Amino acid sequence: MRDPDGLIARAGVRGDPDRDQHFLVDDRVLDRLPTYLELSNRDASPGGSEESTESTDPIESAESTREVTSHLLEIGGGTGALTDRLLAVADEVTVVERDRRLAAFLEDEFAEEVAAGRLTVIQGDALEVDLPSFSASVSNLPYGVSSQIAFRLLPEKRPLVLMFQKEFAERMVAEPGTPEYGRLSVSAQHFAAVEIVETIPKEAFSPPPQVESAVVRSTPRTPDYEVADEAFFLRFVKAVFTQRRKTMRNAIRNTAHISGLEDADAVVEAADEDLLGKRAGAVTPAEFAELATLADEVGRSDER
Ligand SMILES: C[S@@+](CC[C@H](N)C(=O)[O-])C[C@H]1O[C@@H](n2cnc3c(N)ncnc32)[C@H](O)[C@@H]1O
Repeated sequence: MRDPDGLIARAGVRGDPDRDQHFLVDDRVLDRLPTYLELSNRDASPGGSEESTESTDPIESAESTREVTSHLLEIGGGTGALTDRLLAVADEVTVVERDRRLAAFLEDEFAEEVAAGRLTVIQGDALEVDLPSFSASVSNLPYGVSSQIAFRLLPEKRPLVLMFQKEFAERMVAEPGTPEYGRLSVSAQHFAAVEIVETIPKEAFSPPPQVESAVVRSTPRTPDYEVADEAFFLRFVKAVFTQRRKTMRNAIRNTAHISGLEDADAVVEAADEDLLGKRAGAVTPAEFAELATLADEVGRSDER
């Protein structure tokens, strides 16, 4: 594997924190990141136990691992230390890098893989470029836009191994009733089972970021509840969490302009009293779904 410090030296760059450039320089961390994909090809649906869906047949399980690594997407390639590790396990890799100089360096450094059609370098903003269809993503994300990128990737329903700021990762995986639980937890967990698999000290990066980082493994799943209109469900959750200190009764009424509810009072009249007395931080994703479905039925007009 290429030496991360050697790559930085060859690229002739210094990571610029103002451009979210913190390059991973710890070989052990770099080597571990792709391995977190191995278990993420299980069906994480809450209905099916892991034992019943995980293949015990070594051939079948090798097949599914191969499927997961058939086309890996990396957002923010930097100087290519992670790209190199991904190329070692994948048939094909696409890397998106906004910095022109770094994108040109990647093309040059991995010229052989590019020529063989195993690596595609897309120079551009990961929030704007067309993404290819990919089997999974392993990325050390640019932290300034990590939330927007995560919510671009999560609806694709592919296994993801993503590096975030630790505090952000903790909010993503938080359970109801904890201080970290919020809009981010409900929205992320709507698309996937998410878990922190490793926390990473600042020294693993050059230059070191201000805060610790954490790796989140995200395994796509179908939630154990149904929502009629996913966009409305996500908007409703976003709306009520802007008033997390209020009871749901008041939060629903006060945030109708954000959620897009026309008749918030009708929702409050029809909803379960106990649920309306709770604060958003104590409401489970399934309860949010119940409320959003009710709100969809009684609080929104048919002319939408
Ligand atoms: C945290 S660094 C990770 C670099 C490399 N993958 C590594 O682990 O060493 C994030 C990278 O994303 C790039 N970047 C920043 N904003 C971006 C954006 N909006 N779209 C694509 N790449 C971006 C930066 O130039 C930087 O190379």
